[in-house]
Amino acid sequence: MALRLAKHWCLSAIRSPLQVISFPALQLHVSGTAMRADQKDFENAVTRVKLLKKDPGNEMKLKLYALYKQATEGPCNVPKPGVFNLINKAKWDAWNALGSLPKETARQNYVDLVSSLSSSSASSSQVKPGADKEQQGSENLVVTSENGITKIMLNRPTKKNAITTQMYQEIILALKAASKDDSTITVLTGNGDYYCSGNDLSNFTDVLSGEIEEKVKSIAILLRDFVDCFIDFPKPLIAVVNGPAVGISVTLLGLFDAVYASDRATFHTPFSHLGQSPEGCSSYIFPKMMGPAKAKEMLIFGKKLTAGEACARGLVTEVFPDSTFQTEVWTRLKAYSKLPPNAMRVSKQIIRNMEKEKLHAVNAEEVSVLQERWLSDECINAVMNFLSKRAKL
Ligand SMILES: CCCCC/C=C/CC(=O)SCCNC(=O)CCNC(=O)[C@H](O)C(C)(C)COP(=O)(O)OP(=O)(O)OC[C@H]1O[C@@H](n2cnc3c(N)ncnc32)[C@H](O)[C@@H]1OP(=O)(O)O
Repeated sequence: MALRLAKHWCLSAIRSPLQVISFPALQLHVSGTAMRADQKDFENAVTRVKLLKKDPGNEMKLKLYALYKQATEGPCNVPKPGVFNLINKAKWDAWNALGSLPKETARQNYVDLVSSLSSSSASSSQVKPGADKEQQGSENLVVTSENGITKIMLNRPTKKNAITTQMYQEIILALKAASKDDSTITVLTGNGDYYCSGNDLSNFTDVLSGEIEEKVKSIAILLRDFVDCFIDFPKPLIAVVNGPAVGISVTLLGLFDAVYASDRATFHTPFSHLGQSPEGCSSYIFPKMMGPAKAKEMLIFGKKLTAGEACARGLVTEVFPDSTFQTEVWTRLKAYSKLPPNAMRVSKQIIRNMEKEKLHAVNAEEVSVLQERWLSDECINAVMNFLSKRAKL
């Protein structure tokens, strides 16, 4: 079975130096340890390591791997791999060499090491507090902050703004920065004719033979962290849906405080077609928002909604004609950005706090179900069909 899956998923796998030894994944949630709250620096370092622009080289990656394992699991306690299992043996040797180094020290060393690497390979999406018309970000994610509004724009128009793993990470960082900057409201939008075509289906293709489960686990953790950021985002968060929206870009809308859509936009969650299942807390929010019958029509049967239909179901706040969409929406947003920020935050908080715990639990459950889906034949075949251009939505 494992071999068969490996064959499927490895279609376009190229052994780049970065892939030879994969970065230690964000395994904090999956391992079920209750380390989240008091290990923020460590968690941030684990995220930052994935954003390094320059490959730090295998020697450095082995050091990071060893410190990560020591910090999360303690001294090496697994059998030594055979001599022919070169990569795993190198990893084992690096971990084992740390002997009985205490977990706390390993954690600190890991954070220090990542800081030293990050300073020469700065992460991309941070907006400085107080910045006026500050523009940061990578090519695929443009973050600007002006007149009290931080705008996070998906900028991959030729790929319909499909979200790559790098973009998930950058959006996490952009949201974290926006939650602390001096803007009043935060906006997510897309560049080009699409708002977003959902998860970039090639996120699933760079899996190395024998590492499928590890890769799927790290994607699951990334997804969970990503959705957590939306659940916890403290300021008003507004979606400016400039065109069609697919998959995760639709489900997440339930976590926004306002959704403004062009009348050109459509809303499509083809999870069954893709052998997948709902995420973004939509399995909980959608039935509450539009009633179970309408929610199931979208989430189980993949019915695509027009903007008007989405508005009637409560998913969209207001629909604007495409010809005046940008002008009308941004005029509205500029006015909102002048409202007292603390009052808006407190109002959001009081509404969100009623549900926060539940939302985190739903997110965890959805991700755990998805993790199994991603390994299913139904999902593998659907993704393969898309990538080999045999199918489209
Ligand atoms: C951390 C990971 C978390 C995972 C979370 C899971 C989320 C679930 C989802 O989001 S499910 C939704 C996934 N999305 C899709 O299935 C959409 C697939 N795309 C399409 O069906 C079509 O491209 C379209 C209907 C969106 C647009 O069709 P159109 O004919 O107008 O345009 P093209 O097909 O020619 O697209 C232009 C190029 O963009 C590439 N592309 C579009 N969407 C994606 C995508 N989601 N992933 C990867 N690539 C995408 C498309 O392949 C074209 O590329 P090319 O020009 O190189 O051929």
